[in-house]
Amino acid sequence: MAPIIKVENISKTYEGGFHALKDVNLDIEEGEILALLGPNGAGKTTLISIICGLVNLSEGRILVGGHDTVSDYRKARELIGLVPQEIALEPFQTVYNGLRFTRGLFGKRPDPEFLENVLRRLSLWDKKDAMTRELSGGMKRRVLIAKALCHSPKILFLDEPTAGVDVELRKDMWEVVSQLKKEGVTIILTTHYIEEAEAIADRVGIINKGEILLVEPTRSLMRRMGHRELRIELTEPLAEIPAALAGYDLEFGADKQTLVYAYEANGERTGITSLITDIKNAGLTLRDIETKQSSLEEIFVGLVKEQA
Ligand SMILES: Nc1ncnc2c1ncn2[C@@H]1O[C@H](COP(=O)(O)OP(=O)(O)OP(=O)(O)O)[C@@H](O)[C@H]1O
Repeated sequence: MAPIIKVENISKTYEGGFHALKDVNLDIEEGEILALLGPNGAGKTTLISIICGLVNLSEGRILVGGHDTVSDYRKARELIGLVPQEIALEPFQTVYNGLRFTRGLFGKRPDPEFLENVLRRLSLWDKKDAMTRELSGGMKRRVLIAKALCHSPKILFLDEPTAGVDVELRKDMWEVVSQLKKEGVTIILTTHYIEEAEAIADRVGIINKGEILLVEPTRSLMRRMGHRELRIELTEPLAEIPAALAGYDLEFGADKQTLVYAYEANGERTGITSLITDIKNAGLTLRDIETKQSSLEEIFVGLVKEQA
């Protein structure tokens, strides 16, 4: 199946000569959740804004649902809902009217039942007559999502949807996102919260200094680049690591009773079996064993450092 979004050789130079994006290529499949990760200033918002037609591209071409975002702007834009990073709402407009108005702007027929549905799923129904200026920051974010959904887009962009929101709202947002995915909506989100990408994204794209470093299924990225640690707790503390175990590069954990062994999860031989045998042969007794997988955060920091 053709990707729902095709980004081909996009470059962006802002006035003043800053190269915010450099030859970016990206295919986004229909129905997936793609998380774009990158440090501040990496170019995530620029990329999203170009796909949504809010910022002009300098070079390249983007197709959304087969429509060129420049020559066929309207058709491309119709398919997209955007939740911007900055809260931009009419302060004296009621929540409900804001949605109605936005839906109208997209040339959609009024549909009170549909709007009620959107408001209910974001727990905003009881706030429908409130003016947006009366709402808390978290509520305003919910309104932004509702507005982005009110013309039934097939693609939803969320630019840092959970920046600065509390844990409960973040969970609610994840819930809404996974529900939308079930309905077949393609979701692209940018985030600084790596655990967010790890928890909900099918694929992760890492972007740094205007370049896409990689785009990979979240799971395989974790598997391919993840390091693991084996933490071995002994029954007695040691004075030092026994010479017989010198070949394993062991380190002490929080105390001298815990040995930490780092290994590559995808390596052919992890060395765990022989380590355990050698520990036993050294006369030591195990109390407990625990493994720890490195997080996407550690992978990300490693990659970005490599590029620096
Ligand atoms: N209108 C503009 N004119 C000039 N430079 C700009 C403009 N907009 C963004 N930039 C620069 O382009 C770079 C990429 O910005 P962008 O907002 O796309 O990054 P980002 O990855 O979304 O960052 P953040 O995580 O901080 O939101 C930054 O260095 C920024 O200063």
